[in-house]
Amino acid sequence: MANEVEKQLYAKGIRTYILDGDNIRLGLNSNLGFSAEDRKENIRRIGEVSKLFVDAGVLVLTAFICPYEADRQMARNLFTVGGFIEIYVNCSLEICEQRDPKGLYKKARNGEIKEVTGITAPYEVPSSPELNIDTGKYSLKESAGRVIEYLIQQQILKIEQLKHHVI
Ligand SMILES: Nc1ncnc2c1ncn2[C@@H]1O[C@H](COP(=O)(O)OS(=O)(=O)O)[C@@H](OP(=O)(O)O)[C@H]1O
Ligand SMILES: Nc1ncnc2c1ncn2[C@@H]1O[C@H](COP(=O)(O)OP(=O)(O)O)[C@@H](O)[C@H]1O
Repeated sequence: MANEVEKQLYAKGIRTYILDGDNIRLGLNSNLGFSAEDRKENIRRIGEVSKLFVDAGVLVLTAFICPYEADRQMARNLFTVGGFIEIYVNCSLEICEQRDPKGLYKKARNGEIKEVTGITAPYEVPSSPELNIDTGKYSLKESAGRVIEYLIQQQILKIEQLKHHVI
């Protein structure tokens, strides 16, 4: 979904950078696992790195599970009001298990891996996210479109920025 949002923003001439497991957990956070303590440190470092990107004027898309409310709050506190947008990428466990793009749920059910979010590790539902997108209901394009709409509505994407592009 972050990739789709990036694609739609790129088409509008907006520069973004995605932080996700591929570039963070394989590099900067390669020493961290999935205990509550390690997930907290994962999010703390991601928040600090995001802040550096934001200082440089880049819109950052962070695609992490971030299952604990306290960790989301910690990240939020690093930014100005309105500078942090929490998007609850909502989906039933049933649909997540049907998708299972990496076979993670299957492995969790077989007991091959431990501490898997939704199965053997908790997921605290966001209490007041800026956006709650039910991906079981909307297509990928529609879900990403809702993020773009929110950015326009909040004037984070300004009309002047978009005047040469189709909204
Ligand atoms: N035990 C366990 N629990 C949850 N996730 C696991 C686990 N082991 C590996 N993975 C893969 O790691 C990615 C999630 O990492 P995150 O950094 O987003 O997690 S967290 O925010 O620290 O909770 C996520 O990868 P992406 O799908 O690329 O995001 C998972 O597939
Ligand atoms: N509205 C939607 N938003 C996001 N993913 C969706 C949506 N509808 C279907 N999917 C599918 O769900 C899967 C999610 O996989 P992926 O993005 O790799 O998961 P993760 O969020 O764990 O990184 C993909 O196969 C994607 O095409």
